[in-house]
Amino acid sequence: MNAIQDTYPDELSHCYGCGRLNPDGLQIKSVWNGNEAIARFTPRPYHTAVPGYVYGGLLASLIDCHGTGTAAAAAYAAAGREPGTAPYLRFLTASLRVNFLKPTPLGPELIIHGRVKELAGRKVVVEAWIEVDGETTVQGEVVAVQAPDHMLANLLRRD
Ligand SMILES: CCCCCCCCCCCCCC(=O)SCCNC(=O)CCNC(=O)[C@H](O)C(C)(C)COP(=O)(O)OP(=O)(O)OC[C@H]1O[C@@H](n2cnc3c(N)ncnc32)[C@H](O)[C@@H]1OP(=O)(O)O
Repeated sequence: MNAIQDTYPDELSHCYGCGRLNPDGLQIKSVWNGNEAIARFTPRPYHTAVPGYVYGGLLASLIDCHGTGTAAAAAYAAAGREPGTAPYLRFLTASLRVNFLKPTPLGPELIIHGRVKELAGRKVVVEAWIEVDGETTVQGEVVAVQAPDHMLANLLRRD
């Protein structure tokens, strides 16, 4: 199954967290299964907080971008539309809350989950959590708001 980020137009694919065209970014891939979106990410050794544990800012970034990706996938599904079709449903983070429940070990693959709590109008509230070795170490919530038309029009303008 395609990741939602692989369906974004090139102009909207430079995000540090999820842009497939950002070679220095995290390039996360969120795959929607009809119920939730899942992303997998293995932190690199330089994503260290203290030796052996993952830096919290990275974990927040994973929740952030997986949250907006989940929102986009869910919005296309709710509209009965094919992901990536125009007019584009792209979401910005309006609010990000992250709770670090326990230290996240550096080494194993992280599984990032995203589920829709609320979807109404231009706003999607996504609950997201990070699982490692079967344990949830981080839990968060993203309020994602659909990018306003004027913002998208500017970004998609080709001279
Ligand atoms: C940086 C530009 C990129 C753009 C391209 C997109 C590609 C994405 C790239 C990947 C990105 C990856 C991730 C990144 O890094 S995204 C980068 C970080 N985020 C930003 O820079 C966003 C900056 N903020 C804004 O542009 C505006 O405030 C937005 C667009 C978010 C809303 O302003 P707008 O004027 O459009 O909104 P509205 O007033 O009509 O409200 C609409 C609804 O939203 C609700 N609401 C609003 N704010 C909040 C809040 N803080 N908490 C809770 N709820 C909030 C509001 O109550 C209402 O709900 P309801 O009353 O209907 O229920």
